[in-house]
Amino acid sequence: MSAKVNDDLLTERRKCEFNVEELTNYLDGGAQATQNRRKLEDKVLSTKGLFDEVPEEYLSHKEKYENAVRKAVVYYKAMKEAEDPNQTEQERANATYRSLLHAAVFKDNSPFSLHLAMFIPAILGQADEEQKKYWMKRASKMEIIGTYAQTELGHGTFIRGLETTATYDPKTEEFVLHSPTLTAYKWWPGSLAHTANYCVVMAHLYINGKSCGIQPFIVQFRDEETHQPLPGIKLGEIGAKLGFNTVNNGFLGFDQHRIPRNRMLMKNAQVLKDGTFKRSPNSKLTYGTMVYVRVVIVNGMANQLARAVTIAVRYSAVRRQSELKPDAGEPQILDYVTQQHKLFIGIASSHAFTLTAKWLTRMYQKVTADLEKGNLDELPELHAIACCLKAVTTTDTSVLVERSRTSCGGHGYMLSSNLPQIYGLVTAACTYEGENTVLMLQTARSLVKALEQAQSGKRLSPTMSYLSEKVSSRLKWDNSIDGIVKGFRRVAYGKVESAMRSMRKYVRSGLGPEDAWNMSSVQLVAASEYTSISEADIRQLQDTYEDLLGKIRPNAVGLVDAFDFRDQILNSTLGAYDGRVYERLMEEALKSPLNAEPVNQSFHKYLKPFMQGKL
Ligand SMILES: CCCCCCC/C=C/C(=O)SCCNC(=O)CCNC(=O)[C@H](O)C(C)(C)COP(=O)(O)OP(=O)(O)OC[C@H]1O[C@@H](n2cnc3c(N)ncnc32)[C@H](O)[C@@H]1OP(=O)(O)O
Ligand SMILES: Cc1cc2nc3c(=O)[nH]c(=O)nc-3n(C[C@H](O)[C@H](O)[C@H](O)COP(=O)(O)OP(=O)(O)OC[C@H]3O[C@@H](n4cnc5c(N)ncnc54)[C@H](O)[C@@H]3O)c2cc1C
Repeated sequence: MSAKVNDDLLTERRKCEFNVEELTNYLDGGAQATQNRRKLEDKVLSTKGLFDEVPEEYLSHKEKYENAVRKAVVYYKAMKEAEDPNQTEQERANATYRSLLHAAVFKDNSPFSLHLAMFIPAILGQADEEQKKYWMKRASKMEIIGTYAQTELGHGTFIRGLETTATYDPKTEEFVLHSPTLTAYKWWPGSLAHTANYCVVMAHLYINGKSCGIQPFIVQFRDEETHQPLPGIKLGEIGAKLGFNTVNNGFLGFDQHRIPRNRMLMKNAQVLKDGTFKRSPNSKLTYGTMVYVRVVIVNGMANQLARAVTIAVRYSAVRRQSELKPDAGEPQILDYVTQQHKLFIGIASSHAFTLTAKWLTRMYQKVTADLEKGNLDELPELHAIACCLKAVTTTDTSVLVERSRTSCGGHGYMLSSNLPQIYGLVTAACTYEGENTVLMLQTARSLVKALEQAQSGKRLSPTMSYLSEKVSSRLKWDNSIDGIVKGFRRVAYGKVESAMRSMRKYVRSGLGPEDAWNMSSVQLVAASEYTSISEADIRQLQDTYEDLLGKIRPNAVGLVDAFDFRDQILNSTLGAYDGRVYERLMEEALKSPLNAEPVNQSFHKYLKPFMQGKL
């Protein structure tokens, strides 16, 4: 018999003014997609061996990893077996697009995540047809496990500064991979330490002493039978982190390690047997895997944020605290307008990021199709937009997940709430796949170029077209959606123009263009992300905003129920559908090994002699 649902949550669900299932269907992309997703979740989550007897947080670093590998194998097989052969690839993708199924199994991500998130996309995007055929067969069957090894101990952002060398030897038709310094060691790649046996390595190619830029190489680094590191390979785990502690991030050093010529992924650039180098049509095509992952990250943020606000809103409907009016009893904390302010923006932002992710994915698919036909025209715009949206969504999600955590008081600080772990996952995305400031400056670079083109009368791409609408600064705008959008476009224009004016001022003062750029970079980042509105309108908007909070309040629980996350996926004592938070907090607390005995051995070993002055 299922446990009794908390009365306050029952009341909230009765108050809801819209059809929750309809919103769930919309988010999934239709009723059939919802059904497919639920069916997949039913199948996979009923698999034995997927869940932890002892909560992960009570395991050692090593035990956590070993347990995660155990689960990764079970989970991967369960996902494969759950695949519906009658579904198209697109239907399968839709069924997992919103599902955070893996989150039910891995609180801190899977040791297989890089294989699926980057190793396979790198092969698809960087290998020529023959290479793709061979490596995709092995990788998709998990005959090999791979990762993406680009970052080094000494370089992450500045890819052109990577030190790992790949020197072509025409006599043996091999590349010699080498880490000339400690800072050249690959450092960070997930699964690298003990899980994977292959990786795509980004290395500096040299032929006859001449630099041919950063190129991708597929490299085996562990024996497929014994899993021993191959000769000339130094491997290890980089240590405990804020999160991602079961992703097995590692380091790898090469000592004159030889690989055959056909291990350079040659879709874009090629090296012929005699060492002739055939350049890529655009050297930045090598960076294509990063653009893809930045696009994927936007959708990931929407889902993780939805998970966090689901936990916090349900808890806020159950938790009663303080006194809003004398003798009126303790109110639900969700009735405090400050609590609504903290949480409802998270609900809205998750929906905004979901819609943005869909738009960006369509743009990515179009540009990628164009690239296949040799049309690179829209690659710069895709790069700029992907940088901006990855940076903005990861920054905002980190802020809003942390706000969800702190809005749950002390219980939000418990690992059993799962809010700290969700924060650990999303805040990492502010750094990986391009640190956010660096990416915002990439967008700013495109904005400045676009404004210069607009000022010389050239047509701009759709996403930059607001820079050619030199809207009058006396623009009157109202509180309509159209009015607000017009206001934001006006402000965004002003930010870019101001940054550009600042750079020109520095150049006139005698600074070189690079120093002028650096001096204006705070404004440039603001121009890429920041929009603010003038004082007079804030009051008007503020009234509208507070009025809106009141309208959302009766629907808050319905809105998070519509995200349709199962309890196993929320993995939270505070966010379960039934709202039995106190019973769950106690159940989880009692799983602590420290509760196995009333008196811990440290009393007899240390405390007692200490308190009796014998230590
Ligand atoms: C969701 C799944 C879970 C994932 C788990 C975590 C996995 C994490 C993996 C990683 O972190 S992999 C490593 C990621 N590393 C990075 O993202 C590095 C970031 N750095 C860069 O992207 C580049 O170095 C830079 C910041 C773009 C600077 O490079 P560079 O100095 O060479 O370029 P610029 O001189 O600034 O620009 C030159 C020119 O090139 C254009 N451009 C740059 N990057 C791209 C690109 N990716 N695609 C297309 N075009 C690009 C840039 O716009 C400039 O164009 P112009 O203005 O000169 O026309
Ligand atoms: C959880 C996690 C997983 C990761 N997984 C992988 C992986 O699987 N494979 C992989 O290859 N890498 C991986 N990375 C590495 C990641 O890509 C790098 O950390 C990232 O690119 C930043 O590089 P860095 O750490 O060397 O910082 P740096 O590049 O040294 O930057 C440090 C700081 O300097 C400032 N800065 C740097 N350059 C500029 C600039 N041009 N303008 C202004 N400010 C600047 C920024 O404030 C930046 O935060 C992972 C990282 C994390 C945190």
